[in-house]
Order: sequence, then structure tokens, then C-alpha cells
Amino acid sequence: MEIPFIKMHGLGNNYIYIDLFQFNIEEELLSDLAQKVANVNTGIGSDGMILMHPSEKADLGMRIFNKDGSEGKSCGNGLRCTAKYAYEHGIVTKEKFTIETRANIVEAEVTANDEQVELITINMGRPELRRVHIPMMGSDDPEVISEPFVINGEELEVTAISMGNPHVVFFVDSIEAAPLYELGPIVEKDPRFPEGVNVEFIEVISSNELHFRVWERGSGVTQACGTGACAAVVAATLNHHCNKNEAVVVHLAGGDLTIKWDEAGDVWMTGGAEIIAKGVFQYVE
Ligand SMILES: N[C@@H](CCC[C@H](N)C(=O)O)C(=O)O
Repeated sequence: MEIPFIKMHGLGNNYIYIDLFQFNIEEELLSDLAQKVANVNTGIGSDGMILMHPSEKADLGMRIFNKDGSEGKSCGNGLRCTAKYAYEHGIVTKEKFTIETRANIVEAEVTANDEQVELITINMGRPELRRVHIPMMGSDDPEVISEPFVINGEELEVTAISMGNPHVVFFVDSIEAAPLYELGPIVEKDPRFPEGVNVEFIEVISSNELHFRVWERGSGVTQACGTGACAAVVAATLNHHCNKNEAVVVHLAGGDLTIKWDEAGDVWMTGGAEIIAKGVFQYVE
């Protein structure tokens, strides 16, 4: 089967996008297709696959599949890329519009110059702090803020948050020394997270600046994670390192995002998105 695709990235977090306004794929093929396109040796190579589709509830919809074929519920970098593509390809005709994900409906706003989108701001909605909704097992505390967490025989502290998808945040003294490859895969699959978890390490530079690295559920180390950057700022605020209503620059491996958790409780993410390539994938089931 010949499947038209677009490859896009947000700060290096790259996905194969399929425009389902133009083309349709059977549901039962999606997980296998995601694994095949993402394979760098026998496919195109990416962090996963994203579908952009018509929606009855919003101006358009987006679904994200990780590299291992599992489906995530939200993707911050994917939302900015989807917003850029939708505006530049006439799926939407206004600068402000809505996108439905499996987690929620978000509001996107693009800043364009000569019809080319330069910057995208997404209102990602409210973080979910309740343990049962992250979900995370463990103590009876209803929220997970600086909770002792023993892993690999070491006692660490974690803050856990859902941004529509689960995140666990570790504060480290130096981002260079963050045990990303050592702890990332173990924490992702730890039984305390029944749905798995995205694992983030943060070094606090100041109340307006964080360094950030991520091990993503279903994809491993990526250059950036938009929902992860939002979770990082929420975690840093809950731990009194950052302040509500103040913009925080998050330095990810692939570039910077600006995140703000406002007084009303919504988390705003601003950053860029790029189209890399368009082509046709030869899919063999
Ligand atoms: N890269 C993403 C998040 C993708 C989904 C995640 N791995 C999950 O399974 O929850 C982002 O930019 O937010």
C-alpha cells in the first residue's frame, strides 16, 4: 500500500504525519504502521507516527503513536506541528483554532508571516495532579509531590503529573549527569505506573529557566517532549522553584520552549515546528 506522509519535527522530536483529510487507513493497521515507519533501518525513521484527522468536536483531531506502536493520549510537539500543517495547508483558515486529542481539546494560535507559520502557542489545559488519574500506585497521599521513590537501591524523590499523559519528574544538580539511559527505561516500566510513564530530569537554573532531558514512554530518549516540558514547569512550581503566571524557558536537547502555568490553572506552551519532508511510504503488512 502506498501511504502519503509528511515528516515534521518540533525541536527535534520528529514524527511521520499522515493527513487523514486526504487518505484513510484501517484502524487495525495503525500500531504496525507506526512501528514500521519509525524504524530507522527498514522504515523512514522517527519517534513515532501522528495522524491528523477530521473531528466532530474540534476544528481537527490528532492521534499519536509511539515508536513501539503504543498509542499516547497527547503530544505537545505534535500539536505544534499539526497546527502549523493545518494552517499552511488550508485545513483551518483562522489563526486561532481547536485540536482534539485523546486526552482533551486544546486551543492553538499560530503567528504567521506570508502564510508561513513561525510560532505556535497551545493552551494545553490543566495539569492533573491526582495520583489515581496519573495513574500511580503507592502511598495514600492524593498527590505525588516530592515523594520518596526507591529505585535501583537508591532513594530518590519524585513529582508526578498528568498532562493528558503520565509524567514523572526528578530534580538533578547537573543535567549532564542525569541518569537518563540508566533510570529512564526502568522507571518507564516500573509497576507503580500501571500505564507506564514518561521520565523527565530537570536542573533548575533560576525561577525562569530549566534544563530538561526526557526518556519517553514507548520511544526512549527524544530531543524534546512538549507535554514533558509542561509537566516540568508544573513540578518545579509545586516544589517552589518557579512561580505561577511567570514564563519559564525550558532548554531541551533540541531547543527551547516557553511554558507558563497561569493563575486560572492552564498551561501554555510556545515554540516552533518544522516540515522536513513529504513523500510516499511503501507499506507491506
Ligand atoms: N513527544 C511527546 C509525547 C508523546 C507521547 C508520549 N511518549 C506518551 O506515550 O505519553 C510530546 O511532545 O509531548
